[in-house]
This record gives sequence, structure tokens and C-alpha cells, in this order.
Amino acid sequence: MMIGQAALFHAGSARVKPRWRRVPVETVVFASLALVTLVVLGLGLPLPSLTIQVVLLGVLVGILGLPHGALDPLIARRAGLWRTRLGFAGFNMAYILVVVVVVLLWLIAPVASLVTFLLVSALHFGSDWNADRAPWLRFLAGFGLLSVPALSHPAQVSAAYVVLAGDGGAVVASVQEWLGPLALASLLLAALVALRHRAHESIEILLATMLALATEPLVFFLLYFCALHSVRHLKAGFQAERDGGRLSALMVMVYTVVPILVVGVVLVWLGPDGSLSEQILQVVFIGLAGLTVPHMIVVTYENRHRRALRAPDLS
Ligand SMILES: CC1=C(/C=C/C(C)=C/C=C/C(C)=C/C=C/C=C(C)/C=C/C=C(C)/C=C/C2=C(C)CCCC2(C)C)C(C)(C)CCC1
Ligand SMILES: [Fe+2]
Repeated sequence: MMIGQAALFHAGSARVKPRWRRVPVETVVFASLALVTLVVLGLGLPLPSLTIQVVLLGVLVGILGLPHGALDPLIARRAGLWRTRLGFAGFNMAYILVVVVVVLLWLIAPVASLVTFLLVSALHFGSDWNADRAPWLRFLAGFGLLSVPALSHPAQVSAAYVVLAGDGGAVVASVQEWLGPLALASLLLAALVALRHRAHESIEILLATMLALATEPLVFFLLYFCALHSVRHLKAGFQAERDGGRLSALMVMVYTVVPILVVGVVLVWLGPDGSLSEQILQVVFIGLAGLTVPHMIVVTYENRHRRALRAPDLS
């Protein structure tokens, strides 16, 4: 009996990966880039100018950020949101309709839309950590992530919000600056909670906090969004669609290129208006706000569906 148990134990432990190999690849990518950035700052070396940051934001969000939402149709299929060709067409139309409505609402009520965007984004990004914990804890982490830049770089965040939502944007930035200490405390709490079972998440939260404190807001967002959030969701999406690798890759390509083309056509159609960096900033963030709502509905619906089936959380 004892021998049988020992053999079982050894057979099981042979398959258990050593701790360091269980660290997700996106943690390593994000941590390395964050550390390099912090060292560059520590040495007093200059970061790219604001215009270059904005152009980089446009390009990298397009290449690395958009693909993580481009898997939404496959996620929706797994969650049973569509099954037939007609269902697929309906899903696409509903998705586009929501994007269009959100963008129109932004044009009608920019400040309310900015505030809603920040709240929804906080919940979405906060769910990258402590996935099995209460929603309020995840929301606080996301709120912290998006508010610390307003504490450390109030002028830059205020300027970005004004470009996105007019003068009222500055008020939003000052409220976030005022809530800054609470934002910092929320991130530390999230890091502490994650420490027990997922130490790598603690490291991610601490590094993201340090980046938000030390670097320009757009550089911080670029690193977090492209190197951590997007890579994590893309990896989970491809893992879940293991048998349809080719289809997933094709889907990601088509669904990434389409919004980029639409944005390109809209920009050409509108013609130059204000500075190029302001226009890129508006297109990137208002476009992301539009995509965020259906993206979040799909991801949240799938997580619920997965929980109902009692399978492990992937996104
Ligand atoms: C499916 C589909 C499609 C596609 C889709 C996609 C591609 C998606 C994506 C999605 C995504 C991609 C999402 C994203 C999200 C994002 C977010 C959510 C963000 C946020 C951000 C924020 C909130 C920020 C803030 C700020 C500022 C603004 C400034 C500075 C500072 C800070 C950073 C704080 C299409 C349409 C074609 C068609 C139909 C179907
Ligand atoms: Fe996302």
C-alpha cells in the first residue's frame, strides 16, 4: 500500500513543473521590458519624445493590442454565443453595432464616456490578477493601475484627457490625482492578496505600479497593454483553440486588419484636423473604448460560461 502510494506520488510529481517553469511567458516579457525601462530612467537616459510615443502607441496597439480582441469570435463560439453561419453573421453585426454606438456616444457626451471607459477598463484590466477573488478587489487593482499615472504625471494625463474629452477631461484627471493614494494602496493590496497563490502576479502588479509612478503615462500604458494584457489574452485564446491553430491565426489577422483599415479610411476621409499626435491619440483611445465594450462582454460571458462548467479560468 505504502509502496503503491509512493509510486503514485513520484509518477504525479514527475509531471509537476518546477516553480520557475510555471511563470507565464508574458510575466517574463513584461518584467524584462519594465526593468529595462526602469534602468533607462534610473540612468537618466531620455525616453522617446511625446510625438514618437504617440506614434509608437498607434503602431504597437495596432500590431500587438488589437489581435487579443480579434479572437473574440472564437471565444464567443466556445461560450455558445453563436453556432451557425447565420449566428456568426449576427455576432459580427451586433459587435460592430455596439462599437459604433459607443463611438457615437463618445462624440455626444465625451466626459461621461471617458469616465465610463475608465471604470469599464478598470474592471477589465483588474481581472488580469486575482481572477478567482471578489470583483471589487479586481476592480480596485484596475482602478489603481489607471489612476496612479494621474498621481505621478498629472499634467500629461490631464493633457491626454483634454484631447479625448475636451476641458472636462482635466477635471477627471484631477479627481484621479486626488484619489491617487487610494489607487496606490489598492495596487499594494492586490499584490499582497496575489502573493499567497500566484507570486508572479504580485511581481507584475508591483512592476506595473513602479512603471506607472516612474514613466510617462503613454509608455507605461504601452508596456502594460501590449506586453502583458494582450499577450496573456492572446496566449489563452490560442491555447483554448489548440485544434484550430490555423483558423485562429487567420481570424486574428483578418480581424486585426479590418479595424486598422477602417481607421485609415476614416482618417483620410476626415482629413487633417489639429496635430497628428492629437488625432492618433483620439483614434487609438476612442477606438479602443468602442472595442472595449463588446470585447469585455464576450470575455466576461465566456468566463461565466467556463465557471458554470467548472473549468479553469484562461483569460
Ligand atoms: C471581433 C470583431 C471585430 C474585431 C474586434 C477587435 C479587433 C477587438 C479588439 C479589442 C481591443 C483591442 C480592446 C482593447 C481595450 C483597451 C482598453 C480597455 C484600453 C484602456 C485604456 C485606458 C483606460 C487608458 C487610460 C489612459 C489614458 C487615456 C491617457 C494616459 C493615462 C492612461 C493610461 C490612464 C470587428 C470589429 C473587426 C468586426 C466585428 C467582430
Ligand atoms: Fe482585453
